[in-house]
Amino acid sequence: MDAIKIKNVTYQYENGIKALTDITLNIPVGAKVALLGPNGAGKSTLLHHLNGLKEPSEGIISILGNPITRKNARFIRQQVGLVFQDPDDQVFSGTVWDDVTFGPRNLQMSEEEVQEICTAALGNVGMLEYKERAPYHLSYGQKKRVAIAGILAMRPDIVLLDEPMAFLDPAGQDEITGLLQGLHYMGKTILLSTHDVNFAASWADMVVLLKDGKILAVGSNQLLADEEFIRIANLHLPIIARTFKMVPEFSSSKLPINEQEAFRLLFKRFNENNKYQY
Ligand SMILES: Nc1ncnc2c1ncn2[C@@H]1O[C@H](COP(=O)(O)OP(=O)(O)OP(=O)(O)O)[C@@H](O)[C@H]1O
Repeated sequence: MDAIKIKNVTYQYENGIKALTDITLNIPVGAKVALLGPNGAGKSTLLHHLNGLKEPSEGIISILGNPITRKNARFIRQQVGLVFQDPDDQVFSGTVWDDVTFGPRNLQMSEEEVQEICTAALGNVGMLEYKERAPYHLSYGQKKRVAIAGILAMRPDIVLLDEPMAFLDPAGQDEITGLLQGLHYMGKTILLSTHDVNFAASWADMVVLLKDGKILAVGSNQLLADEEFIRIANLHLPIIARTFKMVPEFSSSKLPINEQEAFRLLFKRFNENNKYQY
């Protein structure tokens, strides 16, 4: 079954800017999807549609088989958690604990459930020991983790993240990568926007390229080695692809896009070169 089904979606802002044009896209349950494209491509606008925050001007979006309507907004927000690009747009309560418990309390969960779910959510992002802290006393990366915990506490099946790596230091980015892997093992469908091709190439199993509000291409992460698409989408090749491209022996073959692919290619070449030695 598809977690998300987007059919012929178009969206125009009140000032007349058409941010999305005829988007059709299906995302299977459990997929790890990276949405890439230049500034202004429509990535955030599209993410905001997927939990009902924005309503398409035209077209239909279904979540786990349920078309999003005004009537089921509450159900959809529970199924689809959206982590905003800027945690200050999301984390606003007096303490971390109040912030993370806000959603579950709103859903009228019992106090016992709230305790259990929110303790687990803060534990998952490594922020349990900060639960009595005021969010404005946290670093940007810590606030980002609290924002993710607030979403996890709603127990969504689908998690959307708008540029989760933006403004994080390398260690913070590694933590988020680990967290995303954990969410994947929990069976969540994950869709995130990013400008980081190296991260997308190593993490995603599905890549969506967006430009000027339209879908340019959809495919596996190998799409990030396609120089034509990369150029049109204002991206650059992942560093491993660029490195292999410089080696004449590899430059004409399918370029690897992450470490795993690179090792596979090297071992294949190594075995070919040594096959008569045994
Ligand atoms: N509130 C708004 N009102 C009017 N136009 C908007 C609004 N927000 C975004 N836009 C326009 O819609 C288009 C898509 O913007 P969006 O923020 O979705 O792009 P993006 O791909 O997320 O960009 P970035 O990589 O810079 O975050 C752009 O042309 C932008 O100027």
